[in-house]
Amino acid sequence: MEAVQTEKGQISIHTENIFPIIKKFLYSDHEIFLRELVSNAVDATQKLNQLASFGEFGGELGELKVTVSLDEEAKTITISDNGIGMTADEIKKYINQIAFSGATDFLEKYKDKTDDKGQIIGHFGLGFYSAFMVAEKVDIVTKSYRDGAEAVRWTCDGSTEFELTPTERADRGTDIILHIAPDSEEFLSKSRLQGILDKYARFLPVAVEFDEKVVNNTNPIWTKSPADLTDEDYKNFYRELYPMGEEPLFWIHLNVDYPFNLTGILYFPRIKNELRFQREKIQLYSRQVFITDEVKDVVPDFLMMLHGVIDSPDIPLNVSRSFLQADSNVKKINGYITRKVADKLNELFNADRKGFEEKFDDIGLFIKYGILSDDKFWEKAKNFVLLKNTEGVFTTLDEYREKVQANQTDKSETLIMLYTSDRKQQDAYIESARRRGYDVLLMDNVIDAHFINALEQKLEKVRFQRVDADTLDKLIDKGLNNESVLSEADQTKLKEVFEQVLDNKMLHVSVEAQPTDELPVTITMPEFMRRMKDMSALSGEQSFYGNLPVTYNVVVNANHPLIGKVLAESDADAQKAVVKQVYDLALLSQNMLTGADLTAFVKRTVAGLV
Ligand SMILES: Nc1ncnc2c1ncn2[C@@H]1O[C@H](COP(=O)(O)OP(=O)(O)OP(=O)(O)O)[C@@H](O)[C@H]1O
Repeated sequence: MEAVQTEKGQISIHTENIFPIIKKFLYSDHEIFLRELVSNAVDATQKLNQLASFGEFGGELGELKVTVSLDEEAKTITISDNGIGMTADEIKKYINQIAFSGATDFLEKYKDKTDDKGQIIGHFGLGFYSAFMVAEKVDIVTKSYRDGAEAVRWTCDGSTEFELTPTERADRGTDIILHIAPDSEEFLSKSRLQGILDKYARFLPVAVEFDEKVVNNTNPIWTKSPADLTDEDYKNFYRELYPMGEEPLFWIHLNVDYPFNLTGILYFPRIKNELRFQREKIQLYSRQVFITDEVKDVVPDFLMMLHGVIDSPDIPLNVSRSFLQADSNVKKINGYITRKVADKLNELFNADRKGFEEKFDDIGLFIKYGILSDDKFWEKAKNFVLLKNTEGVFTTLDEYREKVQANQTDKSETLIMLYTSDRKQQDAYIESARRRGYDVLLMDNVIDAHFINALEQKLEKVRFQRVDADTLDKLIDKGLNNESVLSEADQTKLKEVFEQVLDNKMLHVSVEAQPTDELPVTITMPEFMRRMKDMSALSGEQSFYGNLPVTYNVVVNANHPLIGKVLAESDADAQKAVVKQVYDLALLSQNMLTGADLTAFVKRTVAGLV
């Protein structure tokens, strides 16, 4: 092998001052220099391992590892490995030419896209030259694994000139010595470096030592075969990922190698009803190197609430987000994850229905969100998504149809599914529905308003009605009219009396013949109008429906004995008092009687009893 001659040279690039630009560009994310250099060191040791397994390296492998060391006085950070090392020629090729062209490519591509900055950073493996984000000078001291190789030192001060000289190094491997620039001295801190390593190096496949401790778990369970793992292993790993997290409900081990490579574990956390701020996020790795926990485009939106890790070398990390969305691998990964999650849920449902029901309060939110956002997911989920009624009984969509079909089909052959969004407030209505043998579904999750809309579109001849949207005869209109004990004229008179006493334009009074066990007066808000108002409240935007005044229907039960009394009462004051009382009772039964009206009602009632 030729002896190394001291050599000075010019790094061939077109941009004169590449480093100030790199610095400016990556300002917010300087810390990734360590990820890049440690990854390179890991690669170098793994390459040696591979050569040994091919029989191309006959020497002693020893304990392969990467060491990060800090010298606060000398103001250096050194990343050392005992991997393949480089010869002088390799340095010229890989560092002077290839690595540099990577850096220039980066600049060429992103020079003018300052607005996209935050998204490029962290997705772009800047490689070796990211060292110059924090260093004013970088030395490489390296010795190739090849027999008789000579050690070389490469030095570059951040200009486009480098120096290559022969040097001494006892064993094969590489030291990257960073002479930290004055504006980057924050990195000359043990805790800072520890923090960066904890974030990026946590699961690197080769031991990384810092401060005399190994910082990583080189064999995270996602790289193992599910057959070799117990439930306890999965739970332990969850705790390792999220030390503060509650125990997960269950998990999915992802493992695919065609048409793309992906491994990982997704955990279903307990979330109940609240869409609470999620501190724990899915982490994205590429060959065990942490990349980001902003997985927005890689994981389907509705699964963002899951926890865990995804590792794929096939996710392009060196492009901006808009490109990521269009990437066909990313799309396939999205589809794959959705399918796996649906299959897993289906499997759980079939294997242990009871267990599935017990978990449904937690996982229902994912499932419903998935149904709303992904038709392919719906195709599978329609078999296992559950409806829960006010008695706590769970049924699938098909089971429910079967169950209520006979009693809750209206005259237009539409199946009416009754529901409550607040079982306490709507208790009187729920009770009425039950008395007629109707079933009432509990739809009290934040997502249910949207879920109901989606089901109405997906299921044929099904409509949802909230129990307080109308009187039961109208909610499920079977075309059977109750006989009214009152004549037309009496009904008109009654309507006038109520309108006069209530004296409120926002109330629409009507008189209907209902069974005598219904309340004398019922207050309802039409389903359509309420939904529109709810939706516009949820979206927080001004809208036509949101701005409409609230109007209610006041339905007077013509057949109720008390109403007969109202009609027969000849004393105007006494009549007014009863009207007021039955109306307040209706308000009361719906939690709508509050404040001064409630106080007056209580006073009046007490006075009437003494
Ligand atoms: N510690 C090291 N030991 C041996 N070779 C190294 C080491 N660090 C870098 N190299 C060589 O230098 C080359 C360029 O490194 P650089 O990090 O710039 O790019 P890369 O690793 O190929 O790609 P990436 O942009 O993903 O990091 C590497 O491919 C490798 O051949």
